[in-house]
Parts: sequence; C-alpha cells; structure tokens
Amino acid sequence: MEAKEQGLLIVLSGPSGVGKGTVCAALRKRDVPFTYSISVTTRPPREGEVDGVNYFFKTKEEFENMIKRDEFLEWARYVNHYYGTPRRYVEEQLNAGRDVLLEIEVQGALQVKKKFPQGIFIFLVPPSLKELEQRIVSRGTESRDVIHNRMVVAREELEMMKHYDYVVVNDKVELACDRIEAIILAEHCKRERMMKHYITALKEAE
Ligand SMILES: Nc1ncnc2c1ncn2[C@@H]1O[C@H](COP(=O)(O)OP(=O)(O)OP(=O)(O)O)[C@@H](O)[C@H]1O
Ligand SMILES: Nc1nc2c(ncn2[C@@H]2O[C@H](COP(=O)(O)O)[C@@H](O)[C@H]2O)c(=O)[nH]1
Repeated sequence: MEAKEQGLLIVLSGPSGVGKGTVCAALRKRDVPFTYSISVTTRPPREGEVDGVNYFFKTKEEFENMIKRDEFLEWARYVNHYYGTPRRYVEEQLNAGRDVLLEIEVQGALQVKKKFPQGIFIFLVPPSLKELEQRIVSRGTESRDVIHNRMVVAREELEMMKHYDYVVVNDKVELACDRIEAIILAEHCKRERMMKHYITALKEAE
C-alpha cells in the first residue's frame, strides 16, 4: 500500500492585533483546504468566544498538567497567560495528508520550527505600528494595561520576523489572503516537483 503524503504545516504568526484571526477566518471562508488547530489557553474567554471553537479554555493547573503529560507540540507564556498547541490533533491531521494551520506567537513558532523545519512559516505585519495599535484598541477586547504590554511584546516580535520564510503585509484582508493562498500553492508545487525529481532519481539508480 502506498504511504499517504504528509500534509503541510503552516504557521502564521505576527504581533497581537495585526489581523491573524481575521485573515484565518477569511481564508476558511474561501475554502482554502487546511484544518485549523484549536489552541489551549489559560486566558479568560472574550465576549462571544466559545470553548472548543476559539480555544480550549483551561485553568493554570490543567495547563501545567498537560505540559507534564507532554500533550503540547509547543507552548509559551504570553503576556501573563499560557498558550499551547495540542500535539495529537496536529500529528493526526498531517499524517492523514491534510494541511494544518497554526495561528501562534513567535516563541511557539520557533519551537515548531525545530520540530518541523519543513513547515511553512509566515509572519503577518501591519502597515505601521500606529495602525497596529489602532487595531488592538478598536477591537475593544483588552484593557489599556494589556494593550500596552502587547505593544511592548509586538516590538520584540517584529525583530523575530527574520526567522520566518515569508513576510506578508496585512494592509487589506483580501490582499493578505491572496498572498497567503499564493504561498501555500507555491509550496505545494515545489514539494510535488521535488517528489517527482526524487522518484526519477530513484528509477535511474535502479
Ligand atoms: N486588514 C485590516 N484592516 C483593518 N482592520 C483589520 C485588518 N485586519 C484585521 N483588522 C481588525 O484588527 C483587529 C484585530 O484583528 P485580529 O483580532 O484578527 O488580530 P490578531 O492578530 O488575531 O490578534 P491577537 O493576536 O491579539 O489574537 C480586529 O478588530 C480586526 O477587525
Ligand atoms: N505559542 C502559542 N501562541 C498562541 C497559541 N494560540 C494563540 N497564540 C497566540 O497568542 C497571542 C495572544 O492570543 P489572544 O487570543 O489572547 O489575542 C496571539 O499572538 C496568538 O496568535 C498557541 O497555541 N501557542
């Protein structure tokens, strides 16, 4: 029986408020064929957020037990809360040949890069820092203190974009989606070409 080719692991990072969630939702509406990994967090739900849909909301103790049981592909502390990607779901989906998208911050993305160097690492940037702050403020979900802390982290995160394969500007949501779709398509084509090349080389060696 032929082994199923693994799906692509797509990692989308970027400072808080840049529009990762908005762009992901728009990509899902376009039926871009990827499955979205739902993260675990200790941050309290925002108004309208649903457990098991936006996040799996856990207590600090529950999260720390999950760390001990090695249930995360990656995890990080971000502005006073834990965030982590459940390992099993991601591995099952990739093994079933489905592309998986992780929407995670930079420390976690760098952990994933060590485990999955073949992943696609995309960093979403705002048109300007002023626009970034405006977006977090206008979302209206965070206190002034939290916004301040997230902006401090944002400056550090922007320094880390050099570790990513692609930098995408989120000026307009639909344009950012076009760019990300083009990247995913190009990566699939590249992988297919490499596979064909490899199979030809194997046949020639026979
Ligand atoms: N291209 C855009 N132009 C204008 N506003 C945008 C754009 N993209 C997103 N927004 C708005 O910016 C705010 C933040 O977006 P979103 O919540 O998707 O960011 P995020 O990167 O997922 O944030 P976090 O990391 O904090 O979860 C939202 O109010 C959203 O509607
Ligand atoms: N390392 C991880 N970071 C994650 C994960 N899920 C979300 N995030 C990132 O955390 C910040 C804050 O998110 P918010 O929902 O509180 O605004 C943001 O950058 C997310 O992308 C995860 O599993 N691991």
